[in-house]
Amino acid sequence: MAQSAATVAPDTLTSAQKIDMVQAELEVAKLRLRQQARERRGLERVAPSRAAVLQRLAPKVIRQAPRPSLVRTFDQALELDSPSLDHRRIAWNMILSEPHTPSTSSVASLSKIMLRDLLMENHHYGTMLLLRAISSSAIHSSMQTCIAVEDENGDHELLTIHDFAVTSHSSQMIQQGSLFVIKEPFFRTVLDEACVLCVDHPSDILFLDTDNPVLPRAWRTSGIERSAVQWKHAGNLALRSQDPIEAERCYNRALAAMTASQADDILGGMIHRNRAQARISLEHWDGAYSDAMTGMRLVPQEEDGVANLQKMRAFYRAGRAAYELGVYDRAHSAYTSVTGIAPNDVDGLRELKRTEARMAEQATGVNFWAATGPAAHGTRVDHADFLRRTEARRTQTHGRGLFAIESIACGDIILSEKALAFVPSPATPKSFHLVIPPSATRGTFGTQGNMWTAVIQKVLANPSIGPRLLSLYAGPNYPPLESLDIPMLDGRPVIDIFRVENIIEYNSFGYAHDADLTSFGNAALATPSADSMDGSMGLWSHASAINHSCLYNAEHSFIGDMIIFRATRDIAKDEEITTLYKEVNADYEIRDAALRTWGFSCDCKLCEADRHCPATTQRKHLLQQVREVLGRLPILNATLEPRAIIMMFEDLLAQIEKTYPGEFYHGLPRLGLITLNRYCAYAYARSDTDKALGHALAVIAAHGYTLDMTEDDAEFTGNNGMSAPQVVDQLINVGRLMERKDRAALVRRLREMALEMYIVINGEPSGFEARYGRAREQ
Ligand SMILES: C[S@@+](CC[C@H](N)C(=O)[O-])C[C@H]1O[C@@H](n2cnc3c(N)ncnc32)[C@H](O)[C@@H]1O
Repeated sequence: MAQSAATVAPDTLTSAQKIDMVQAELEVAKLRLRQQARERRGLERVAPSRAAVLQRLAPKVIRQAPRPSLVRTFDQALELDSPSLDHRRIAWNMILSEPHTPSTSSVASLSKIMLRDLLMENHHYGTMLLLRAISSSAIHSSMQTCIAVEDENGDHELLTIHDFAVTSHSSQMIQQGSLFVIKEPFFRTVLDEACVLCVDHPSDILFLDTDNPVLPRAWRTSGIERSAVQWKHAGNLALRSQDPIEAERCYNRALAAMTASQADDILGGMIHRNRAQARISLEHWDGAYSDAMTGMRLVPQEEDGVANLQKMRAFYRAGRAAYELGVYDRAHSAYTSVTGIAPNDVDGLRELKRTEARMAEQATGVNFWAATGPAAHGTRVDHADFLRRTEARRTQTHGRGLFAIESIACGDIILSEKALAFVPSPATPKSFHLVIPPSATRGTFGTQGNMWTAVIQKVLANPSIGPRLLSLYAGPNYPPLESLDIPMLDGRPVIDIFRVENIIEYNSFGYAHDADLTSFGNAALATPSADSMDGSMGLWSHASAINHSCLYNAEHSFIGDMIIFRATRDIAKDEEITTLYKEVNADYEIRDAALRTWGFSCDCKLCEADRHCPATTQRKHLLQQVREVLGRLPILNATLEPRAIIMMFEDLLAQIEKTYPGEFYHGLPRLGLITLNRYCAYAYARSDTDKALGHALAVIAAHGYTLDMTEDDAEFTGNNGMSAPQVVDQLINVGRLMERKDRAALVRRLREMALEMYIVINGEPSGFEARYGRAREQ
């Protein structure tokens, strides 16, 4: 599935209006683009002059600035460089290619092609281009960079590249004069313009050093050959001046300049240990670990102070890399070696203790009662996965699913997992982003564009996590892969970015949090405003095997970059874990339409009942009436007696109730009865305790729970209950009404039940007292 991405400067429109507007424009643009592509396919390239190429680039040139965030530079580009730049034109330029796979050929096996031989709208398989940048990076879209290039014939063209393909280059942007190979080049249509060269997959572009023998003689610099020691010195200098990308390049060159036996001696050991340090700075944990371990092996055997110091350094680096990869037994072994050499080493002891805490969490779970709750939003918390109670298995009809491998009691943690990749909501969202797969009906907004970059960069830097990513469902167009390992070619991991985009679309969880929201602040559905498009987003690989059911048995919540699943009822060994993908709407058509964007219709008992019950359509109309009445509530409040409004609500409730006949809905939630009963419960609170109680219990019952109360105790029965903040509210409300009847023990029990459900929804108890007050001393 190809996709489009747009960034639009903020204005007075609401996010929803902007999205509708841009989505409509892009739909039209996509059709035009497809038509132009069809017309151009296979035609000869129209050769542009150098001046024409630079001219096409001109409005997009950005000032040289370090760019951890391309979004920011995009905004800056709009504001600083070209205030008159047409946003629509930029959005249209960003419609990406139809999906295609990365090149699986090595540079050595490809024959050279020239720009003048390119055909429009064509992939040039079996060939490669050797190019030189004649400009620096310019903005093309929120996720792409654009440069002018030339080949050795002196022909010119424009080239667009995704960000994630260039961040491993030392400048973090492409600089004028950069040299590179483009494998099996794709010369594609850009709306209303001639074709451009297009690099989608990071492994399809290889940056070359200026002395690379593959370069034409005229472009090659034949400076004085550097020795391994000289490259090592250059690497050390770069490391000291905090340029780890350049340092890694120099250490790579140092190792390449050595013979095999030299690489296995003291100098080789030093270079590996230093490169481990550079790779730690780059968060290339895989490479850092293997370098540190190699560097450790090559420390001379003497038991002197220098050798011990070198060993300790290597073990520290191995420990750090293994810890960051979540491979705590390796980290433990490395830090144990540190403290074996220096038993009183403070740092070593601290890291060992920290690693042991993570290993304990893997075995027993994180103590989320002690966690920081909403304060952790947007942060990466220092905790380990707890996955041992569940495993992925094949289901009969829903692909893979996640199953309990032991019984799990209601309220317990089923699993908690750190994100494979995570993009926190921006502190000050300045622009908004939109990703629309052209053939899909659903656009994804907010952080999705950044998420794509984050996932690909993480896997490029750490191919060992590839299998966790590639095992995930990638939609109907991407059948499961035979091998989940990420292949390496020409020293680069080969990743199909279109598959990854689909993996993100089908598996990531997004959520929005209001900084002021403390109660239910970790809950998955605690979206404070539907207009909020800049939520956090993450990908959790183990949890991705969980299928949806409207009659779910697991609630999920988020603390920092961790997702937590708790059981909403007792779960038997071998039972499938299910959760809500989207808030359950009482209107079946709305609910079904939301789930269809994931490509399925739910077959839970509730959806089956809604599908087969003849009164579902009538209920739909009544629910529409409820929405209208509630929309007019301020006017009604001003013009009608409260009693008349409540009577109107009760009348509607009686009509909705009839649309839930027992033969279809026995023991099931009756979601259409929640909203108005809730209003009535609070409306009667002062005037009529019994009526208030009746409506409060009706809210609970509408969620599928039966609340059995005795003089001093209460419990839920029914196995199809849907935990929800409204149920927690009403448990507290029933408790308050019962206080009037002097049922202290029952009140305590109801509060206990409310807290238990609150924790299931919120992950941990923070915010409960803020919302419901402290328990009264009895
Ligand atoms: C996050 S994945 C869940 C794991 C997935 N079943 C797998 O094979 O890896 C989401 C996809 O699972 C499938 N799925 C989830 N819940 C489902 C359900 N209740 N019925 C049918 N398919 C479902 C849909 O294809 C959906 O797009």
